Amino acid sequence: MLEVINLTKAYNIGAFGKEKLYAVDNVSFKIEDNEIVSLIGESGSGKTTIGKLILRLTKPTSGKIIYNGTDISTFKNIKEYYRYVQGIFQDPFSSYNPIFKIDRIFEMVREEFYPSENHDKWMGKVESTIKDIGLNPKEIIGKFPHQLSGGQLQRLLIARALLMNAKFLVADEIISMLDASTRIDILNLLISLKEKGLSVLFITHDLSLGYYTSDKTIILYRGSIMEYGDTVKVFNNPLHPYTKMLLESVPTTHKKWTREELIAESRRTPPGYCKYYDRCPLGDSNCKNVELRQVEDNHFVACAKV
Ligand SMILES: Nc1ncnc2c1ncn2[C@@H]1O[C@H](COP(=O)(O)OP(=O)(O)OP(=O)(O)O)[C@@H](O)[C@H]1O
Repeated sequence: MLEVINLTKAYNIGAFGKEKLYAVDNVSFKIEDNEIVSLIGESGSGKTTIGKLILRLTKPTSGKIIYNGTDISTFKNIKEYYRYVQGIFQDPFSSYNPIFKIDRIFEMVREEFYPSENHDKWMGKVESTIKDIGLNPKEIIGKFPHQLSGGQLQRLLIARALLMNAKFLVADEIISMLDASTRIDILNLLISLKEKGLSVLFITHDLSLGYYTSDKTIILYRGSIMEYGDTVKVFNNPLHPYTKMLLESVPTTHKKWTREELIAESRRTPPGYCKYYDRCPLGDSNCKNVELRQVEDNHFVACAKV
C-alpha cells in the first residue's frame, strides 16, 4: 500500500523567488494493493508533481509518502525502492537510447537487479514477459526503438517494470501520444496486470480514460483534492461544483460542444478559501477552511455546500 500524507510541494517563484507557488497543497490519499487510482485534473493542477514526489524525483516541502510501512525518504539505497515503484511517462521514445537495441533495457535490469542470473535463463524470462504484455518476442528482440511503434515501446516499458518485479506504477499520461485502438490495448493491459497484483497511479486529464481504468478517482484542482472516492461514485454522483463542471465539459457525439461553465462574478480567492472559489457559482463566505470530508462510504468531498 502507498499512502500520501499531508503532502505539500511549494516552488519559489517571482522576482528573487519571494513568492510561493503551491503545486501540491496538503494532499492525502491511499492506494491499496491491486488498485488503480486515477489522478485527474486540468493542466497545471499538480498531477505530475505528485507523480514525481512518489518517484522521489523531487523532494516534498512537507508531508510524507509511506510505501508498505516505510517512509520513502528513509530509503538509503534508492534501488531498493525503485525495484518496487516505477514510473512510465507520456513519451515512450524519450525513455530509450536510440543507438541501442531494445534488448539493452532488459539487460540493464539484469545487471542492476539480478547480476547472478545466467544470460540464457534471463532471456527466457524476458521472452515470457514480452508475451505476457501481448507482444511477440520474435518481432521485438534485436530491434531498435525507431523500428517499433509508440504502443509497442510503451508496453515494453511496462514489461521492464514487471521484470524488476515492480508492484506499483506511476503512469503519467502514458497513452496520450497513442492512437485510439492502441490506447485501449494499454488500458486493458494495466487492468489485467492489476488483477495479477500491480497497483497503479494513473495520471490523466481525460475523464473517460480515468472512468474506464480506475477503481478510485482523485479530482485535483490547483494542487488540492476537491473530490476523491470510488470511481463510480465520483462519476455518477459528483458532488463538488468543480467535478460537476468537468463532467459537464466532456464532449459527446452528435451534440455541439459548448462549455457552460458558470463563472461567478469576477472575484479573487482569498487565502484559506476553497481553491475553486473564484470560479464557483456557489462560492460564499462559508467556503473558508474547507476540509475533505466523508459523505458516504468511499466518497470524500471538500466543499462547504455539500
Ligand atoms: N520546477 C518548477 N518550478 C516552478 N514551478 C513549477 C515547477 N514544476 C512545476 N511547477 C508548477 O507547478 C504547477 C503544477 O505543475 P504540474 O506539472 O504538476 O501540473 P500537471 O497537472 O501535471 O500539468 P499538465 O497536465 O499540464 O502536465 C504548475 O503551475 C507548474 O507551472
